[in-house]
Amino acid sequence: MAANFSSVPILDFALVSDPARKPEFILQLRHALINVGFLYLKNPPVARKDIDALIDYIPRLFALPQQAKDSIRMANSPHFLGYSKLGAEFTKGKTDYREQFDFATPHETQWRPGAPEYLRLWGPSQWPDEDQLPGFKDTMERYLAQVQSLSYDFSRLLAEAFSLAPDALAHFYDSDEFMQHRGKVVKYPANDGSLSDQGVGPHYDAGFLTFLLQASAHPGLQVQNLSGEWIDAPPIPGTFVVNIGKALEFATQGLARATSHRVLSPPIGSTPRYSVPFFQNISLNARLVDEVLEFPPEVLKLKELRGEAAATDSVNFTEFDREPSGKVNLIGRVKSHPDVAERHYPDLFKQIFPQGLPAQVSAY
Ligand SMILES: O=C(O)CCC(=O)C(=O)O
Ligand SMILES: [Fe+2]
Repeated sequence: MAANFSSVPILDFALVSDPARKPEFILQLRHALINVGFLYLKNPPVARKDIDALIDYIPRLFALPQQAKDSIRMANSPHFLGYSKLGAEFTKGKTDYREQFDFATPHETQWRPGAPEYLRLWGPSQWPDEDQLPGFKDTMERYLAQVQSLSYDFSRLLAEAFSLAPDALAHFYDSDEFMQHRGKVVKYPANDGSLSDQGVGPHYDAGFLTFLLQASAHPGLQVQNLSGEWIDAPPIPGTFVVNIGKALEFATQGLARATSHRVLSPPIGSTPRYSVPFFQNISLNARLVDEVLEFPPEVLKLKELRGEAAATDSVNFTEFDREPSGKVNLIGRVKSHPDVAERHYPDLFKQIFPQGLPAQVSAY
């Protein structure tokens, strides 16, 4: 039986707190993790009023004067946190047509001279001036804290879905003060006809789990199924889209699928599409080859039944078979944001881009 998919399943988080129905949720989760790699999560435990407040801030965030946005540009930050103007980012060697702010949960950099360079990947966010957008930082931090907590709950459910002990994945995370998770606020302007329709090109996410808030009513997100077809994942009000990153795929020996996805720009004449992805990280020092999980044979069998993906357009984050998670992430960030890397990681930049700063990169 080839387990292909033609739509993304919808799971209801309310089942988790109902002992009679939780097993149903766990079975649906098992199917979604192994066969799809994407799911919608209904009734997520994040306060509706915080989600609504965040959605309300987004157009105002992007409407800040260009100078205010540039003053917190990502190039200021060795942590790749801050503002990226339209066209500053690349996926699969092509320019992504999106504008974004990378923020993250609070973190003090752990890097000290002599320690691995990838520890510099995490550190404080750059926030817009409180006077210019009162209350935004507070709202975003409250939002991030709740999604962070959901991400830990979810990784326990995920362990159960694979018939492991609920805390089987706990050792991939450090204690809160040593962890950092990233949340971006993204704007995809309408395609004006002169540009490609690549909002973001085909890619895998890097970490364990991604929780995506589609913050406007636009379609555009697409997910690649096992035979390589692109399946629409349009916004469903009141849900998050949850998907699996390359680190979790690697850590579960491919049981949980990291699924290739992309975003098409809104069509000419449309309004901008907005989204807020939250990327759950694992410890920067975790080397996945050293952390082999043991799965029951009946669970491994489900991977066999699924079969392999025949085709995918994504190629990033292949280094988990040898490098610590931090190094894999750093390589990904250098490829996506070469201008930031040239400034803060000159040696690694030169290794990856021996010809210098690319007009159009072709690193993937
Ligand atoms: O904006 C979206 O809907 C998805 C964005 C995404 O896949 C990413 O930034 O990794
Ligand atoms: Fe993504």
